[in-house]
Amino acid sequence: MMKYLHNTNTFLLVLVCLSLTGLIFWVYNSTSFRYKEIRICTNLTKEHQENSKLQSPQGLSYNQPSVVGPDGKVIAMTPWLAPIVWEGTFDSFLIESIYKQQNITIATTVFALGKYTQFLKDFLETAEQNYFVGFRVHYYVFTDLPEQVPSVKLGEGRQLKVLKVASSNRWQEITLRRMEKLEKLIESRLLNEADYVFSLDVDTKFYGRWGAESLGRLVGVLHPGYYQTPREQFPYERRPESQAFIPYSEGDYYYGGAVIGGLVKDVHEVAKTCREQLDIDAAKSIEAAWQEESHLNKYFLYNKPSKVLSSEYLWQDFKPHTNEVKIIRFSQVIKNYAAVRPNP
Ligand SMILES: CC(=O)N[C@H]1[C@@H](OP(=O)(O)OP(=O)(O)OC[C@H]2O[C@@H](n3ccc(=O)[nH]c3=O)[C@H](O)[C@@H]2O)O[C@H](CO)[C@H](O)[C@@H]1O
Ligand SMILES: [Mn+2]
Repeated sequence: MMKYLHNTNTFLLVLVCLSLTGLIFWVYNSTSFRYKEIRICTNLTKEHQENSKLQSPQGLSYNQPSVVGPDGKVIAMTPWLAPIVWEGTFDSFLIESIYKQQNITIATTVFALGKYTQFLKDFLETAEQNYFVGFRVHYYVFTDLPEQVPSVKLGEGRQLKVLKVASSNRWQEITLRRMEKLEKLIESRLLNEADYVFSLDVDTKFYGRWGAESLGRLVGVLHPGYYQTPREQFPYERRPESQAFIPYSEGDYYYGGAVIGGLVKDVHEVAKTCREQLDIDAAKSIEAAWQEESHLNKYFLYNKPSKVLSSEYLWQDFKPHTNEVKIIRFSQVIKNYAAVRPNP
C-alpha cells in the first residue's frame, strides 16, 4: 500500500477517482432529494388548495344565486361550486361507508340556559334516532342548570358532557355568547377530542336522518324563511356602523344561525371572528339585527362555505310543507317566546 502511495501519480489517480465517485454520489443524492422535495411540495400545495378558504373580496357585483330554479327544481350547487345538500343528490349508503372508514368523532354543541332546558329531552332523544347514527358523537351541553339535563340513553360510542355556564337575563346575550363559548371549547378540548363540530339550536327536533352527507370543511344551512327571498330583503344587518353590515347589493343566501358546522379548526375561525366582531360592536353599543346570526351571515358571504345544507336541515314546525323540501330532517319546534325567554 505504502509503496503505491509513494508513487505520486498513483496517489493522484486514486484521489481523482475518489473525488469523482463522491461527486457522482452527491449529484445523485441531491437530485433524488430535490425530486422528493418537489413531490412533497406538490402534495402540500394540493392539500393546501383543497383545504384553503374560499375567500371572496367585498363589493363584488354578481347575480344572486337561486335555490329553486324557474322549473321548480332545486339547485344543488352554489356558484362557487359547493354542493347544496338536498334529498336525491347523494347516496347515503355510499357516503356513510366512506366516512365510517375514517373513524371520526363529531362534536355537537348545544346551549340550554334558563327555560330552554325543557327542549333538551326531545332534542337528544330524536338526535339519537336520526343524527349521525352509528358514528361517534360527543354532545357538549352548555347550561346554567346542570341538574335539569335529562338522562337520555345514548347509543354506542356516543357521550354527553355537561358544561356549566353563567346565567343571563337577556336571550340576545345567551345566543350571541355561543360564539365565544364555542371558540374557547374548541381551543381547550375539541382540537384534541373531535374531527368535526356542529353547533345546533336546542329548541329543535330531528324528524329524519342527518348523516355524513352533511360533513365538510365549512358548513352552513339555508334559513327556511328566506331561500326564495331577493337578497335586498334578507334580514342582514344594514347599519354600516356594525361589523355585521352587508350592503343591499350583496349576498348569496340567508344562513340560519341554528346550524354551523365543519372541521374543528375551520369552525374555530368562524367562532373567533364572529366573537371579535361582536366585541367590537358591543364596545360601540351596537347589537346586530339578529345577533350572532348577522355576524355569521357576514362571515359566510366573504368566506364561502364548502358545503351548504338545504332547508331540509333547518325547518320550522309552523311552516307549511313545500314541494322542494322532500324530507324534513331537523326543525325548530313551536315555542311560546314570552314563556321561554328571560326577556321580551
Ligand atoms: C332558526 C334559526 O336560525 N334561529 C336563530 C334565530 O332565532 P331563534 O328564535 O331560533 O333563537 P332562540 O330563541 O332559539 O335562541 C338560540 C339558541 O340560544 C339558546 N338559548 C336562547 C335563549 C335562552 O333563554 N336560553 C337558551 O339556551 C338555545 O340554544 C337556543 O336554541 O336567531 C338567533 C339569533 O338571535 C339565533 O341565531 C338562532 O339560531
Ligand atoms: Mn331556535
